[in-house]
Order: sequence, then structure tokens, then C-alpha cells
Amino acid sequence: MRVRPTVITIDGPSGSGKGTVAGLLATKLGWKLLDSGALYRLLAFAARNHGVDLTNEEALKVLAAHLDVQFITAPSHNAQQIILEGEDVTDAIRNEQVGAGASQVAALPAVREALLQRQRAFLEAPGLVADGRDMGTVVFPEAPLKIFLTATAQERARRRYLQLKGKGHDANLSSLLDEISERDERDSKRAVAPLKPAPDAIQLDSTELSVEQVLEHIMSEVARRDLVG
Ligand SMILES: Nc1ncnc2c1ncn2[C@@H]1O[C@H](COP(=O)(O)OP(=O)(O)OP(=O)(O)O)[C@@H](O)[C@H]1O
Ligand SMILES: Nc1ccn([C@H]2C[C@H](O)[C@@H](COP(=O)(O)O)O2)c(=O)n1
Repeated sequence: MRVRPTVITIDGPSGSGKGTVAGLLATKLGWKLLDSGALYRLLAFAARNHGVDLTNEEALKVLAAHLDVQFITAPSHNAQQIILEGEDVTDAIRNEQVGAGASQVAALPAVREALLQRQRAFLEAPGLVADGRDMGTVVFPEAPLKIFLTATAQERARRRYLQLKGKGHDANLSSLLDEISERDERDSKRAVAPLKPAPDAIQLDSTELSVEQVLEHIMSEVARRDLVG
């Protein structure tokens, strides 16, 4: 008997904790992980490498369709290694400059269309945890559990600041707040697949919650819906 794979979607704005929680949840359940934001980041990064302008929709569509990328997940580890055209770009795509470029290319309809099937192809048994902006609204509208994770912009900037400082990078809290607010605005105001909760999503404000508390909350929904055998 073939087991139909299931999917849990985690959408929300930058710095709300989607990636952290999605990785931990996928590891806990033994499911596959889709970090959809990484695909948009990779496209912006590849565009820069290939001299493609971030407003050239036609060229970006072709680049998106042919992105040579591998996601490598070490067993029992929730972090992924990302290889683009044979080069390890795991850390290189994580800065706010690439994030802003990703947000820019993500507003182009032809780019989103070119990446849609690639994202859906991540779905495999027993299940997938998918994080992004439109996982619950566009990519996996049939998902039986959809989370929309938020936190105040101030708290998200604070988390990003601590994350950057922790990695030994320079960071400025008020610039980070500006960058995050600008990205929120662009991601939620675009015409196609904007950042918004699906009508059937559970909205979870993590401002006052730890990562463990967010994870516990989601696991209680997983159990309530009987999503794991
Ligand atoms: N509930 C939480 N409490 C405190 N810190 C958190 C919480 N959730 C996540 N963090 C921390 O905040 C930082 C940003 O989290 P993460 O990268 O998971 O956010 P994100 O929503 O995936 O952001 P992006 O969309 O930009 O990739 C990380 O350092 C993470 O450890
Ligand atoms: N499903 C998605 C995922 C990401 N994006 C865009 C918008 C974000 O600002 C950018 C980077 O995402 P992050 O890695 O910070 O999660 O990519 C999107 O439009 N749809």
C-alpha cells in the first residue's frame, strides 16, 4: 500500500523563527524539509554571479528553471548544506543583502511559476515540513496543518542581531529593523502570492515564546490532528 505523504506548512515574516522551527520539527518527525526562501535566495545569488539584473524577469525565469542546486541534510541534524553549481553557498546566501535580492526576484510572477513545481517535488512520504511565505496559500493549499508564525518587527530584528553577532559579524540593530520592515512590506504587498496567513492557518505569535515553546505548540497540533502514525 502506498502511503500518501502529508505536509505541514510554516509561513511568516523574516526572523519569526520559521527556519529554526521547521528544521527542528522535520528532524523530530523524521520528515523532509523544504526551505523555500533558500530557493529565492539562491536565484538572487546566482543572478549576481551570472550578471543577470534582478529586474530582468525573462532571464530570471530561465535561470530559475535551470538552477543547479542540491540540499544535503545530514541524518539526525536539522541544518542543511546548500550547494549551488558545485559550490557550498550555505552561509553565503544568508546575509540581508541576498535576502533583499531574494525578496525582489520573488515579486516576479514568472519566477514564482518557474519555482512552483520544484517546491512541490520536495513532497515525499512520510511527510514534508515546508517553510516560506506562500506554503499554505499557494504551494501546498491542501496541507492538513498550517502555521503562520509571527513576532513583532522589534523582536525579529533583535533575534537577527543576536544571530549575526553570534557568528562574529558586524550588526546594527536599527539598520536591521529598517531592512526587515522593508522586506515585510515588499513581501506582503506584492501582487502574486503575497505573505499572508491561509484562511485555515493557526496564527502563532512567538514574541514572548522560546523556540521550544513554539515547537511544543506545533507538536500538540500534530498530535491533535493525528498526523503521525
Ligand atoms: N522563539 C524564538 N525565541 C528566540 N529566538 C528565536 C526564536 N525563534 C527563532 N529564534 C532565533 O531567531 C533567529 C532567526 O530565526 P530564523 O532564521 O529561524 O527565522 P526565519 O523566520 O526563518 O527568518 P528568514 O525568513 O529571514 O529566513 C535565529 O537566530 C533563531 O535561533
Ligand atoms: N515561499 C517563499 C519564500 C521566500 N520568499 C522570498 C521573500 C523573502 O523575503 C525571501 C527570502 O526568504 P527567507 O530565506 O528570508 O525566508 O524570499 C517568497 O517570496 N516566498
